[in-house]
Amino acid sequence: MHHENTPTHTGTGEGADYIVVGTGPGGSPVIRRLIDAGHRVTVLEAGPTDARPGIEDPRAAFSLFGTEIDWGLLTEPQEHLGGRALYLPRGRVLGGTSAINGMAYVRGAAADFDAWEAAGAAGWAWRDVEPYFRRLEDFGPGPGAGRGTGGPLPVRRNDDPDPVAAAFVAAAEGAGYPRNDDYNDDGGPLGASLVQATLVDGGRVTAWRAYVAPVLGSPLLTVVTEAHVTRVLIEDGRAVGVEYRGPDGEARTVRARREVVLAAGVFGTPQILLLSGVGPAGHLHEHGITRVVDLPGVGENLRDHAVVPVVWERAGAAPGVPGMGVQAQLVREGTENSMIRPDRQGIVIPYVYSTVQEGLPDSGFTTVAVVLHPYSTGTVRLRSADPADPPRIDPATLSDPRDVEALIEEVAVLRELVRRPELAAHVAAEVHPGEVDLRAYVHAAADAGHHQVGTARMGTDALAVVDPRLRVRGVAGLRVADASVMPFTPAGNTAGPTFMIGERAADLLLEDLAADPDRP
Ligand SMILES: Cc1cc2nc3c(=O)[nH]c(=O)nc-3n(C[C@H](O)[C@H](O)[C@H](O)COP(=O)(O)OP(=O)(O)OC[C@H]3O[C@@H](n4cnc5c(N)ncnc54)[C@H](O)[C@@H]3O)c2cc1C
Repeated sequence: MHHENTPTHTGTGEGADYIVVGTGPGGSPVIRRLIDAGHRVTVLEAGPTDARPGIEDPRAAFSLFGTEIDWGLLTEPQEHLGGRALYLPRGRVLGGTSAINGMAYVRGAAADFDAWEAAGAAGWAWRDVEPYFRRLEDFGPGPGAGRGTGGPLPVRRNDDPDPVAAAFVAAAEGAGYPRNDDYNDDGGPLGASLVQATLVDGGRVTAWRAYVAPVLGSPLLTVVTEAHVTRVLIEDGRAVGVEYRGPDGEARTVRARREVVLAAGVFGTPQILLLSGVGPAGHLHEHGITRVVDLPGVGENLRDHAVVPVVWERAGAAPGVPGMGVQAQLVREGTENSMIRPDRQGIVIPYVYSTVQEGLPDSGFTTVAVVLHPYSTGTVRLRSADPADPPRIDPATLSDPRDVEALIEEVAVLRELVRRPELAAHVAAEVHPGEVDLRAYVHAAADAGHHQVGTARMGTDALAVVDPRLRVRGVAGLRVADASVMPFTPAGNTAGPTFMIGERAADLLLEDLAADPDRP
């Protein structure tokens, strides 16, 4: 695929109809659909352009962690993880976290979105969101049962899986789980599958490249990179623009005639809202920020998948450099204790990924136990009123004991599968947890699931931050379109549902404009 490099500043920025902050899976669809509908859009992205080769090469993804295109966030020390602080990579570049993530494409389960609706997100049930998944996809193998083709986002099967991934699917089948050839189709995700990805010809396709790169030459589009948004400008209860700092540290402002859309992600969006005086009154007061709206839910409800790696030494060398990180999955129902079902996922990574660093083999693979709907919820708060200070992130991982029990159970399921005959030829030894106490291991080895959501949750109750049309409650002309609006984690990786949110956000903006075209 050919990509133009994006200059730091394109377009004039004059007379924007809309401002979009952030260019990940949430922001990029909004930008594209607004441009296609003929509106002037100014895009502000804190990171630089995406003109760097490592982004396209899926094997280079880990080498991008800790570079200038990674926010490199850390959690607060976690009480239930022996005081460990978890590393939170996040893309800080055109494309957002889709430029550094695992590229797995997963829609989630119908039950997830029905649960969102039941929690107050009217209009977000499966029947409502399914057309948006079809609209955003370009599924390589063709239409299939309910799959989309011709959409902006290429989704491909993995035609060259690591032998361990293929053997894992066979082992799951051998153990009596259904083989699921397309976990994204009408049949839902249950069963064992090879994972689909947003890759074309072995190259990563980010949200930006899928959606915005094709319209970069549009006179309607202004893109400002290295623009760290510090607050939303709110006048008489209406968002009229944003303030940002460029690379020189100077504060600048840009205004929009119609709306400001925050798509700065699950940590950036609540931070910007709080810095703008939109959040819990007490917390704003604590940091000397003038309150605009007392919105107690901002930064609450931080949710993530709970994960624990189970590490194996390979028999024989790994077959070359692995391409995709996540290659196979087994999705299971869970128990009566599960908040939403399906609730369990085992994933296969064809190399060693381990939080416990002792005794790691040269050649190995990892099965990761995932609880898809953990009960533990945390918070994102300001560390200080300085926008350059990273937020204080406390996921409260494993603070609910039900999550610990679920992980123990899922680790046991994975151990049994990997010990089956279908995988025997690939396994030399179990490295972690090995002989240690499983409960202690879960606390020692649990990591961030990297699927954080929920810090600007949609709904209608007192703690909802946006209404079901994604409008920030109490501020006109301000919406959120990213993973922060999800009430719960979905039953799968979060980029897919975030693309869906971006697509739907664009429709909501355009519908509301059509209903009120003369608004100044
Ligand atoms: C290591 C890792 C692996 C992952 N693997 C997968 C996977 O395989 N499949 C999957 O589906 N999901 C995966 N995810 C999750 C997925 O990438 C995210 O859920 C998704 O990117 C969220 O999209 P978003 O638009 O909400 O936020 P982001 O993609 O994070 O985008 C937010 C954007 O806003 C910008 N921004 C933030 N603050 C500001 C500010 N103040 N001013 C201006 N700009 C700002 C950021 O720089 C960024 O460009 C992974 C995540 C990580 C961290």
